Amino acid sequence: MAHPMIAPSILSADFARLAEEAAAVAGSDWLHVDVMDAHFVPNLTLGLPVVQSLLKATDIPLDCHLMIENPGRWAPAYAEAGAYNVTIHAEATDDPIAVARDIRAAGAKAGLSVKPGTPIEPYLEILKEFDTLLVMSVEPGFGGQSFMAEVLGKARAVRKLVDSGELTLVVEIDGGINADTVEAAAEAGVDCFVAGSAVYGAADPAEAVRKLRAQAASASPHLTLAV
Ligand SMILES: O=C(CO)[C@@H](O)[C@H](O)COP(=O)(O)O
Ligand SMILES: [Fe+2]
Repeated sequence: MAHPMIAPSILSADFARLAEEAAAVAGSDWLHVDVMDAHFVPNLTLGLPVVQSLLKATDIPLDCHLMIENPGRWAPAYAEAGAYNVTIHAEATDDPIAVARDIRAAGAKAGLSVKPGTPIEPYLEILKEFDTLLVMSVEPGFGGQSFMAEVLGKARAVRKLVDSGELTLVVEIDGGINADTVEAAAEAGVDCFVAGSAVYGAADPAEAVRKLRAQAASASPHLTLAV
């Protein structure tokens, strides 16, 4: 049985100390990197040069969440740089399959993300082109927002397809994950939990990761703690 994956989001870290902030969550499964362009979302964060530096500073696989317009222009470069998983937004492109194929050809896992108001049904057919589905449980753009439980139906629907063998996919959730919400997400069949403020706002970020993982395992029908 797989274990719950925890992906701390460096959006809530100190951007002047990113190497230390990555070290502070040693033992995490992925390090989640929110790339925002001030067009697809009303916020601006970091881009490829920072990701290239971060790749030299940590061994934790990077999970790059591209909240940008025209992801086909940029996503392959994140894969070529060495990101482990590169996720694009369904709402940002007319040709998600082409972008997914380019990401995979450049050596990374490909992820598809959907905003809270975006239904999953129109995308079920193309999920075989992806390795990760990132269900947004807040409106993308900012950390520290409240979890939207109504998106969990999307995780449940895709979990069923994974459990029946129709899809091979990591189901990931992003936004408002903390000690009060992680169990509901786990119960819905999520595999990977992004957490920004709940990890970097904690006195001991590595301990916060361990606690979230244990809580997720306790509530998940399909995940357990590694022995
Ligand atoms: O992509 C985003 C926000 O757009 C997230 O990755 C946030 O960084 C999560 O932060 P918390 O909600 O966990 O504080
Ligand atoms: Fe994110």
